Amino acid sequence: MEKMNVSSERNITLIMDFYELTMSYNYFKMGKGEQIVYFDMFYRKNPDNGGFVIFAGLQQLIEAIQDMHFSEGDIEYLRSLHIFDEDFFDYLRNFKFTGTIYAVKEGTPVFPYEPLVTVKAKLIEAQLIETFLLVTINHQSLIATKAHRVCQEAKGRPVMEFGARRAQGYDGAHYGARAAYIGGVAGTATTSAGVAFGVPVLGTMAHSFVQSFDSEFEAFKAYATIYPDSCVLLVDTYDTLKSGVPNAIRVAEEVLAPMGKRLAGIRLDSGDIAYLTKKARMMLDVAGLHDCKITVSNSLDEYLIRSVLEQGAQIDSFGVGENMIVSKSAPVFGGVYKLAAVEKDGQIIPKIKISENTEKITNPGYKKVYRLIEKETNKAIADIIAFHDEILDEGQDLTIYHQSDAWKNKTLYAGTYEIVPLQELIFDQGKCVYPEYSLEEIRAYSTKQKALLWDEVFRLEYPHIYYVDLTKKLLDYKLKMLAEGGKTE
Ligand SMILES: Nc1ncnc2c1ncn2[C@@H]1O[C@H](COP(=O)(O)OP(=O)(O)OP(=O)(O)O)[C@@H](O)[C@H]1O
Ligand SMILES: O=P(O)(O)OC[C@H]1O[C@H](OP(=O)(O)OP(=O)(O)O)[C@H](O)[C@@H]1O
Ligand SMILES: O=C(O)c1cccnc1
Repeated sequence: MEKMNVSSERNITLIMDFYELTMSYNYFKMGKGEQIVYFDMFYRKNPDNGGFVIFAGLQQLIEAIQDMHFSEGDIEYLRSLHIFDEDFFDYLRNFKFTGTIYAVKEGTPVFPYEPLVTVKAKLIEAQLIETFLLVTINHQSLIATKAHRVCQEAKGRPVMEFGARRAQGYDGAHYGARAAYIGGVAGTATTSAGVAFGVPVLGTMAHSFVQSFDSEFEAFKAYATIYPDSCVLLVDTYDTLKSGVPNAIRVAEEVLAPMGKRLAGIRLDSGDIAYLTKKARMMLDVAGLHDCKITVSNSLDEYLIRSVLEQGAQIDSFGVGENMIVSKSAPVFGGVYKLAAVEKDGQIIPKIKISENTEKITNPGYKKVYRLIEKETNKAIADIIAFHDEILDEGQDLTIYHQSDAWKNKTLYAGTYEIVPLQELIFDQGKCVYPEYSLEEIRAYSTKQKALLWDEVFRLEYPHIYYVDLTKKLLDYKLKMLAEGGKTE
């Protein structure tokens, strides 16, 4: 792999579990590499026991696939391992992804077990994209989901993403900021995300700024002089109520007012947020600074935000760093990539993964997933997974089935529901046919899609379990395969 340099383009092709290469070499030698196969990327459990996940990371996945190549340096390294041959290196040297990919649009709320990305490709190609497909989607979907939860509890108040310093590495910070914006934050302190993705960059000041001056007042004055239109002062360096807030008010009166400017805000970063913000609000109001906003930060997450607001804290916006950028309370998003079918003699043969652990049993076959919208309420009733060639007709009654129990089913009556395909065509035989959406478009789409869900799905604790069901044909096929121990011929 080329040496990683965060300030230049890099080749991430070998962000790849080594077994992808050893398996691929085997396919290559056995003449199986060209066989067409179908893989699904899906996940099993919502982080934080939440109601859904916000799908994110597709744009970076597209770019990684388009850029996928093995450099001479990569090949030299692989040669040094003495387990592959020159024919394989020739293959890798000329490697280009030629498969077809369907995926859910970024910003879509998604649910366990539904195929989010479906790959139809030659076996080696499908295998070699596994790791970076998963790391990209797993990371950004996790952070977008966390950000959604944090913003949901902020109840319309802007949330600033402050996490770079405690992110898990540079990419964690950079792409985490992108994902957090998809999830709903107002902006980020991570400047690179402004450059790369157009995420609004925001920020206040650090304690070091205040400490670097002879006095807190001097520091505030200096800041207000340079930024009279957007002056947010950090008031907790010495004593929030005795020094910070009074000095902020003094700057508003003595520095900003003569310039015809107003103090934009103060930030509190320690102590009892409920108590201090109530007191600070009173002090600001008494000084006539009703329009001065109060921002708080300090290891916040969705639960703390909910708590301080329930306590009547007087807060206009939040800064959230460490708990969001690493999704601290649920740091692993377990998206998986499973073989669902292979082609043989022009036939698609479904494959299943059987497990003692019923949660790990896969849905076989080349599939499509649809969202079913109730016309009367314009709310999503359930998602349904079908074989790719099954025709679902809104003009007919449709019975949807639990993923393993046929007796758990529900019938939707003709004309009462709409069927919306969830996945879009992204790559068509190696060619990207999907437009690049701006983050603003993705956020707007996400907001619209979230509005289709019932309020109960949004609860932080014990959310309503949204149904992801199967068609009768798919369930019957799956049960038959299970009864036969997974064999298909
Ligand atoms: N009213 C409150 N209810 C619930 N949690 C709160 C409240 N006020 C603050 N917290 C949270 O309590 C945690 C600890 O804050 P605390 O003020 O005790 O320490 P600190 O501010 O980190 O101390 P330091 O002065 O060293 O920064 C933080 O996560 C903070 O957001
Ligand atoms: O708490 P977070 O949600 O991660 O928000 C970001 C934190 O980063 C800064 O702290 P800093 O690095 O100066 O350290 P400290 O405030 O914890 O001392 C800022 O003052 C916030 O406290
Ligand atoms: O701009 C800020 O206030 C900020 C940025 C990063 C971390 N903490 C605070």
